[in-house]
Amino acid sequence: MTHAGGGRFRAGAATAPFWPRRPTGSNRRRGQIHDSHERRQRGREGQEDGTGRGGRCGQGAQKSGIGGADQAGSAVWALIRELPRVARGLTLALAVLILAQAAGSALLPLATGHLVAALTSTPKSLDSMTVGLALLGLVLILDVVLDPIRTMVASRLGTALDGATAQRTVDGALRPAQIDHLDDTDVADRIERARAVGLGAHPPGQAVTALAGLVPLRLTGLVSAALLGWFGQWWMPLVLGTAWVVTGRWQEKEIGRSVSAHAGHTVQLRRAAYLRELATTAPAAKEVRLFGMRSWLVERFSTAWWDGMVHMRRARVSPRRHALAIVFLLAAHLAVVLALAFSAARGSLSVRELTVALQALLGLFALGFSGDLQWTLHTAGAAVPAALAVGELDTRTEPGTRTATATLPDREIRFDQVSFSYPGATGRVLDGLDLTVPAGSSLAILGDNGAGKSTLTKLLAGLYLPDRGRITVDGQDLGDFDPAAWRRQVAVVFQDFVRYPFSVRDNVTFGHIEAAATDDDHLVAAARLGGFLGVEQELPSGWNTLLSGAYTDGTELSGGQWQRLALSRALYAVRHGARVLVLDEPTAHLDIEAEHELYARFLEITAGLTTILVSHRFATVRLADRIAVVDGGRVSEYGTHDELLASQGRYARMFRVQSEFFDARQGSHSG
Ligand SMILES: Nc1ncnc2c1ncn2[C@@H]1O[C@H](COP(=O)(O)OP(=O)(O)OP(=O)(O)O)[C@@H](O)[C@H]1O
Repeated sequence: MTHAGGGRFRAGAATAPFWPRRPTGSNRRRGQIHDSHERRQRGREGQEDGTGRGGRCGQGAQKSGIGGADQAGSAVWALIRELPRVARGLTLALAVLILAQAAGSALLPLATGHLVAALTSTPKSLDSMTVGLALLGLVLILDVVLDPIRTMVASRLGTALDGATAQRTVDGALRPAQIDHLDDTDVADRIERARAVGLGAHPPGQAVTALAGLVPLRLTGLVSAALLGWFGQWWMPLVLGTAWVVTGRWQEKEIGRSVSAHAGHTVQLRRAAYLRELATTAPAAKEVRLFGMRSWLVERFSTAWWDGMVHMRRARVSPRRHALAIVFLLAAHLAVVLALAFSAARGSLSVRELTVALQALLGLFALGFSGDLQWTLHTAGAAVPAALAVGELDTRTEPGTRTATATLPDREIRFDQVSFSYPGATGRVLDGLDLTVPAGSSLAILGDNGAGKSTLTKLLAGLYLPDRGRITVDGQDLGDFDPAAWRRQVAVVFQDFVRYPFSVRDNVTFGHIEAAATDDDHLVAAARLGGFLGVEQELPSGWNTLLSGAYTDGTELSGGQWQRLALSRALYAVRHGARVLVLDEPTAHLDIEAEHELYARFLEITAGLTTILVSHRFATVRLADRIAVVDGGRVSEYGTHDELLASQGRYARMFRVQSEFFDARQGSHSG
């Protein structure tokens, strides 16, 4: 297993060809997106911290999205390449429909020219008029019939793209075995863009609808250019085409800059989205009102929103350029119209030729800027490369492949000179920490707020990799194990455990998601040991009660009930073979009675397990066989409760302070 300095990386997935390939053999953090910015940042930070572990992206989003029209253009190509992968049949159907519609549009000037020529000829040719009318009818039918079909196909293809992009994002965000990528601003921004649900974001499916409208326009423009050259003069499409393309390109650049500016300021938009969430959802509703945060929230929201948006407005084309574009277009059209009129007056252009040429001249408009269609294409299309990049999140090192035997750990878990700091943070949380947990025993970890106790549990669960040192299980490096296999051995109740808005049953059985849905024996046993059994009987639908007040028939639990449920979840994992139990502040929400019940069951709960207990409560800490005090990133004291008291160190002092506090309280109550 290679640690911080290691250089074994998995080959990237085959997709996302537009994305720069990652450099091989260099150091990188797990699960990061690699672009030039990241490489710059990595190099800089690798030098700065001297760990050789670069790759932290910090404020990457401020720079990563900048690239102007070219980046917006590459997003469109990414979108076009992605479509056949998502739905080959629909893409083909859309391409055929677009071509058919473009052919119909090309026929229009010819049909009109033919009809006008027939009407103005003497003697009038009935056959010619019939052909002209038939052609016109065909054009109209093609348009009337094909347009709704194209819209429908484009919309279905767009939905398929939305689904595929969302799936890729979910899958990509979950792929790294560790979670440090989620602490990375650059990755978080791309995930936000890929999700296309944040403020100012558009789902990528809208880009397909826009593309399906834009491509026939462009094809019509090209055919019109050919007709103008053929029926008018060769230089005319060149002059008009150049005018339209150049002025359209200016507008396109504006869009590109706006989209990039938007991408580069998703930090602000993410903040705005969070503030909106805070204001509009239940979890913060109490505090927001209690602390009178309404005006503060509204003001902060609009500041964050405009901070994010102002850069888009700044990216707009200057009015002078707009005026220049208008003059340029007018001059080109004037030149062509005068030349056509002159030719017609001289008799070198027939009525039919003049009609077709004038129609083609109008058709060339389709090569110019197409407003909303282009805007939607680029803004909605921006989610596609972001999703592809998220789907490419890879791992810093080869994940281990060693399978964990059912009895692991047999001897011990060891932290050997472990150092760790969070991505983007400057200080080390753990700094050369040594710790041994004998298998089958319980260890309590004590320490000040922020000492690194929870961090230690996250490292043990393999959610982060140490920067230096190693964690071993029975002598084997934790990193050598297949992360999924190791995690099946570990059951954790995190301090900030998740309150899933699903059924009670789900909330417990998530502890071992592979278990059969009918696994009620383990469900009941885990809930009994976790102190939850009986609560479900009070709920409207028992085990199947939905735990969220935001849904019909849903209900909410109390803080303590949620904690018992979280403990039951971990114990369900234990029932299914987990051998390491990590309890981070397991009694924080419990009432006195429930806490004492838990203490009474502690031996039963931890029987045969290697248990790590994080707590500030000495009553809880004392339950453990051994105690470790974490201070300054290391274990400063280690031993049994009696040993640590006898050593008269920090533990003894903390114990005395807490006992005196309780004695004083008891005294004041009895007095
Ligand atoms: N995801 C994170 N990103 C950056 N820093 C973090 C992150 N999580 C924790 N920290 C920092 O790491 C340090 C240790 O945090 P940790 O949660 O491990 O402390 P703790 O000992 O469990 O504290 P407490 O007793 O308050 O629960 C703290 O300074 C905290 O700010």
